[in-house]
Amino acid sequence: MCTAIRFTDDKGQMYLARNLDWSCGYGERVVVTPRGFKPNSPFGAVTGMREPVIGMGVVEEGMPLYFDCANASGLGVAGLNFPGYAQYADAPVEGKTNVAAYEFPLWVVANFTTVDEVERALDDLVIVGKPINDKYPVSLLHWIIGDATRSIVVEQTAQGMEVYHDDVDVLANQPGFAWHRENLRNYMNVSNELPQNVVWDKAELLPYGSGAGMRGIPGDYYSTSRFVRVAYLNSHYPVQSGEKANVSRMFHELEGVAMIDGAARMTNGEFERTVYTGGYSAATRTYYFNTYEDPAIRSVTMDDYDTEGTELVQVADPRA
Ligand SMILES: C[C@H](CCC(=O)NCCS(=O)(=O)O)[C@H]1CC[C@H]2[C@@H]3[C@H](O)C[C@@H]4C[C@H](O)CC[C@]4(C)[C@H]3C[C@H](O)[C@]12C
Repeated sequence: MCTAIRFTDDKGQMYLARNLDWSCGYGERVVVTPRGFKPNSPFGAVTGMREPVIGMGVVEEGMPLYFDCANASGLGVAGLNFPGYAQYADAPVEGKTNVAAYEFPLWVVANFTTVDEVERALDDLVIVGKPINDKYPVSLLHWIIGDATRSIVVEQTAQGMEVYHDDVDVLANQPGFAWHRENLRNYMNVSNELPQNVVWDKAELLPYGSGAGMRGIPGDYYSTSRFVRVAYLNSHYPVQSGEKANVSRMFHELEGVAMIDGAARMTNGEFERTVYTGGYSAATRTYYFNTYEDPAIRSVTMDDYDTEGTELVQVADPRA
């Protein structure tokens, strides 16, 4: 499973981060795409880079295939599994902007600088289920897209293109965002306050300590439970000041929904775990990440690389 969050600091700078949960990695690295890079977009939707980009992904056929990424203006996107719901077009549609599913994150951050701009462009967009090659089949995903102002969720299903205003700034896996958002109404009773003592007939009941108000927040790894838990954590975390406190927030919130080995088996028989946690700070144009094997946080700042160049930079193998 995967979980994603977006929040802002006290100055309105955005942080967008995610857990990538799976049984294995794909050899992903931090990849910087400079402004001079010329993407090889199958239907011509990404002709050039308006902005340099940084994120986690793999490079295949000369193209950066981002799992999550953001651009220098602070627009970010993350893709999360959505099988059973995502439905892409079999072929490009005449008169529309056609984007292959694998290049969707790049299309977002290469062409736009705000969520408003992306939302307008989505009116005309078709996501096409074209694989990049035989090695990598098409992934069925939905996406969270965020900037300093807000976030949206993009789901292309049997109903067509669906775009949701994400007022809790989080995303998990299936079912769709609308279901998850509605389900939050089942948790209106939870609170971060210490409950008052209550009286049941002759018995007075006292809380053991803090956390008593949170009783009912689901603790398991199921997608529906992670959504509720991360929506609670993200909406109750106090606004932070400074890079250190916000990066700490990013990792602590995602740790609250991270998957540990041995707890949940996938359909392939293997256990699912948080392969990496990664996120972008628009304040410092830095991508932070850690991995299951090495929880120490590493960082890569976009501006340390040639962001005006023409070549992709594959910065580091997280598992090296
Ligand atoms: C497996 C990842 C999603 C993790 C997740 O959401 N798991 C949920 C588990 S469950 O179903 O809900 O049980 C997704 C997110 C981004 C995906 C990758 C990116 O889309 C980039 C390319 C796209 C290619 O088509 C396939 C390989 C790939 C390299 C993808 C492999 C894989 O599908 C990734 C890594």
